[in-house]
Parts: sequence; structure tokens; C-alpha cells
Amino acid sequence: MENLTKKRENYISWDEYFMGIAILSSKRSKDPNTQVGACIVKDNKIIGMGYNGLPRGCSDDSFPWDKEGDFLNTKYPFIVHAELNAILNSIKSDLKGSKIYVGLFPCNECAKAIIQSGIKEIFYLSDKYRDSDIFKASKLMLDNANVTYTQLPPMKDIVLQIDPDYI
Ligand SMILES: Nc1nc(=O)n([C@H]2C[C@H](O)[C@@H](COP(=O)(O)O)O2)cc1CO
Ligand SMILES: [Zn+2]
Repeated sequence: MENLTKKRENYISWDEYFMGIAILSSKRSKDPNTQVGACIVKDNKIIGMGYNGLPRGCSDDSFPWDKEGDFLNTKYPFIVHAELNAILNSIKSDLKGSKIYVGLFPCNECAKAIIQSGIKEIFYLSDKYRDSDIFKASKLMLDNANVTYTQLPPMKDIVLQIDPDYI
């Protein structure tokens, strides 16, 4: 029988909690290939969230989602990355000393925004584009600016499922 007199032990860690929220945010993304979510945290409080998508007011149905072809016929010039959205949407103007949780390693443009906004720690899950110069440039800047980056384990066990008894 369940022991209801002692503290629960199998609760999720802070890192799992914030990365879990970043991944949940990514589920809002319309990108058919890569969905990315980001969560900015200060003093264990969430102060910004975002996912990759078109700028506000630009219709998801009017812009291309292609990866290949003429630049203007691809998604790349139009998408706001999850990290930049989290910074731009943050509820505090001062992000100094905060952390960002993001599903995919930040690109060079997001690295610039992370550094300039004062974020000091990055936690990420995937570094699938590590061989591209964009990410080499990103790491060069982050290293110089003393922004740390740490890969978290994949958290395969965390499933969002609402128990029918809960309702
Ligand atoms: N850290 C990141 N945050 C992001 O929000 N993105 C976005 C930009 C695109 O919408 C998508 C990458 O598309 P693809 O090249 O894997 O089909 O993820 C990409 C990266 C990696 O640079
Ligand atoms: Zn980026």
C-alpha cells in the first residue's frame, strides 16, 4: 500500500522540471522538422519561454516551411529561434545571471543574444548540428564570454499523462 506519511522521493529535479517545460513549449512549434523550446530561469523561477516560430503577426500558412531551395523559399530567413523568443518574451528586462534551458544547442545568432542579455548558463539536450561552423562560432563566443553550456541527459522517463483518477 502507498505510504502517505512520508515525503515523496521520486519527484523530478529542477533541471528536469525546467527542461521538461522547454520541451513542452516546443510542442507549440509548427516547424515540421525541428521543434525547439526554451525556458529562462532565475532563482528557480521561470522568467521567459519560447519556441521556434514566425514573428508575431506573420501567418504560419503564408510562409514556407521548406529546408531546401532558394533562400526566400525556405523557412530560414523567417523563423525566430526558441532562445531569442524566450529572451524577447521574458517578463523581466534584466536577465543578468540567469540560466536558459533549450532543447537544441544555440546557434551563433542566439549565442550573441544570450551573451548580450546577461544569461550565464546554458543547459541543452541535443547538439545535433555540432559539426557546422555556425555552432563552432557559437562556442567560440560563449567560451570567450564565460557563458557555460552543459548537456543534460535525455530524460526518457518523463511522460506527461493525466491519470483519469485525477479529474
Ligand atoms: N537552437 C536552435 N533553436 C531553434 O529554434 N532552431 C530552429 C530554427 C528552425 O525552425 C529549426 C531548425 O530547423 P532544421 O534545420 O533542423 O530543419 O529549429 C534551431 C536551433 C539550432 O540552431
Ligand atoms: Zn538560434
